[in-house]
Amino acid sequence: MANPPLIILTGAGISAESGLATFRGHGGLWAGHKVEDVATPQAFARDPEMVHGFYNARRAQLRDPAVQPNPAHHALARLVAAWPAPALLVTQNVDDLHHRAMPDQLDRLLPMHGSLRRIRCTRCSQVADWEDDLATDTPCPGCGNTGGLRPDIVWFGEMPMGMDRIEAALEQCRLFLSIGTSGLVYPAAGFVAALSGVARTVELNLEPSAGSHLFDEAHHGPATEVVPRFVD
Ligand SMILES: CC(C)NC(=O)[C@H](Cc1c[nH]c2ccccc12)NC(=O)[C@H](CCCC/N=C(/NCCC(=O)O)S[C@H]1O[C@H](COP(=O)(O)OP(=O)(O)OC[C@H]2O[C@@H](n3cnc4c(N)ncnc43)[C@H](O)[C@@H]2O)[C@@H](O)[C@H]1O)NC(=O)OCc1ccccc1
Repeated sequence: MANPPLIILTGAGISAESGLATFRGHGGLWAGHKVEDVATPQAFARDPEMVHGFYNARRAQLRDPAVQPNPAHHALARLVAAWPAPALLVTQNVDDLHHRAMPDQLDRLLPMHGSLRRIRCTRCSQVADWEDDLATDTPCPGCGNTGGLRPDIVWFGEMPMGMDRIEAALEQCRLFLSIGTSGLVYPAAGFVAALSGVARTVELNLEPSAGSHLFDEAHHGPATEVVPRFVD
């Protein structure tokens, strides 16, 4: 089958060369924080200002003109745009670099862990685009209440977004590319095992990931080199 149904999974590694820290690498996001201290509903209940601080800092990075989609993001945008069969780019990243690289293909992009540029009100469930810092006294643009706004991001212990669509795509997937992810966080880390023997599975990563042995093929190196080389 020339162009089989395609799923691309990306992680923090694809945005590393755009200047955004990964989670586990040297100086990674978790370096300064214990994950359960910042990316869990319990942490938010315990110390919302600390959690807002963590996400405000990352949201501010996206406003830095130096932070732009890189050749790996653009190569995937070309691939998805030209793919004649079903194609879905599932990203674990909450940055908006894929969005910026493929503004005309957003129907083929699924940010399964949410977005830094969206907020959600836990009082009225309104979801809104958001650029600036967030604080506990920020009123909800919908219901006006304060103290209820949180980043529209999936924290540990919470159900990822779009799982129905992802499971449907996994059913028919015959080519799976995994890019810039350590393969340590589930359910994303379980996709390759679910496709083993059904789809051709390819890892493009700086180094072997935790699930590297499960892939049919692997090309290791910086995403801005290995992704365009694989795509073009
Ligand atoms: C730590 C782990 C063991 N824990 C989990 O997986 C948990 C619990 C769990 C569930 N199932 C399990 C099964 C077994 C064990 C545990 C679990 N999972 C959950 O809680 C999930 C929710 C998890 C989501 C949490 N939120 C994130 N992000 C948003 C927040 C935020 O961003 O602050 S996760 C966050 O961490 C993960 C980080 O991983 P990576 O992106 O891969 O980044 P990392 O730094 O680790 O690695 C970077 C890689 O890039 C490479 N690299 C670096 N530079 C480059 C470069 N230049 N070029 C190429 N590659 C490069 C490096 O070599 C490296 O390999 C990403 O997913 C990221 O989104 N929810 C859930 O399970 O709900 C119920 C459910 C039930 C049924 C069906 C569905 C759900």
